[in-house]
Amino acid sequence: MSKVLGLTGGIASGKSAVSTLFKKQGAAVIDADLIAHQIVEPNQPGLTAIIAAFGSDYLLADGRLNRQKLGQLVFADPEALQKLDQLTHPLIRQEILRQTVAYRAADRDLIVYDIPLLFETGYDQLCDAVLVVDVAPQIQLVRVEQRDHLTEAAAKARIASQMSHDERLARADFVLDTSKPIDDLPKTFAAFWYSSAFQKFLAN
Ligand SMILES: CC(C)(COP(=O)(O)OP(=O)(O)OC[C@H]1O[C@@H](n2cnc3c(N)ncnc32)[C@H](O)[C@@H]1O)[C@@H](O)C(=O)NCCC(=O)NCCS
Ligand SMILES: Nc1ncnc2c1ncn2[C@@H]1O[C@H](COP(=O)(O)OP(=O)(O)OP(=O)(O)O)[C@@H](O)[C@H]1O
Repeated sequence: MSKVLGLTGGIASGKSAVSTLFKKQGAAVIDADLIAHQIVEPNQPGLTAIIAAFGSDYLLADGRLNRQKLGQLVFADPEALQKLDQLTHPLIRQEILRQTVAYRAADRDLIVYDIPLLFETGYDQLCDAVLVVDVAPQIQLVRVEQRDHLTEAAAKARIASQMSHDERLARADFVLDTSKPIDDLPKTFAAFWYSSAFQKFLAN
């Protein structure tokens, strides 16, 4: 029977890099960020709902969602973020569950839920265990600023819209620290994968 491992962590903690290593080990990865992007492609129901709620100012000239503009709004305004979440999360959930059914039917040994808001949205209840990708908060801030080209204030607002670092860690079954440079990640991941605790999880 398939095992489901939740993979979560704060923004820019390194989940995508870690999920690539899970794929190399043969795991089936369900990527919530990717699904969140797909449901707001032109002609998809998520985009229609967002434009109905927020207005056509949030469309680019080519008909795609203006992600930057919507991000500036919602990460500075908790009520707008809540409204966006109410529109998008049911659509994301439907697709996560569809993929889960397909991977279970294919009898995949390990299904990984790569979901930034895993605890916030209750997906941990569908997981057999949760791995938290952790990064020292001061390094996380720099990564968000650099990767997403955000000011320090905007980066802090995005981090603050998620569960706190300490609360996430307290709810983890496994923790993988990505504070070291990315070149070290394969070694850190191998140490986690071959640890007796994770091997026991896979075997039971
Ligand atoms: C607001 C949007 C348009 C900004 O797009 P942008 O391209 O700048 O960011 P992107 O989608 O690549 O997300 C980057 C990271 O931001 C964080 N993040 C995204 N959405 C949220 C949210 N609703 N709450 C808290 N953090 C979030 C995650 O860590 C994510 O990995 C976009 O994030 C969005 O549509 N969010 C709602 C959907 C959602 O909840 N996605 C998270 C998957 S569960
Ligand atoms: N040791 C490391 N492990 C993972 N990522 C690292 C590491 N060092 C630096 N990075 C960088 O941190 C950034 C964030 O990584 P990644 O995109 O994998 O995070 P994420 O958790 O998937 O982010 P988000 O949830 O915000 O999409 C990338 O630019 C990546 O190159």
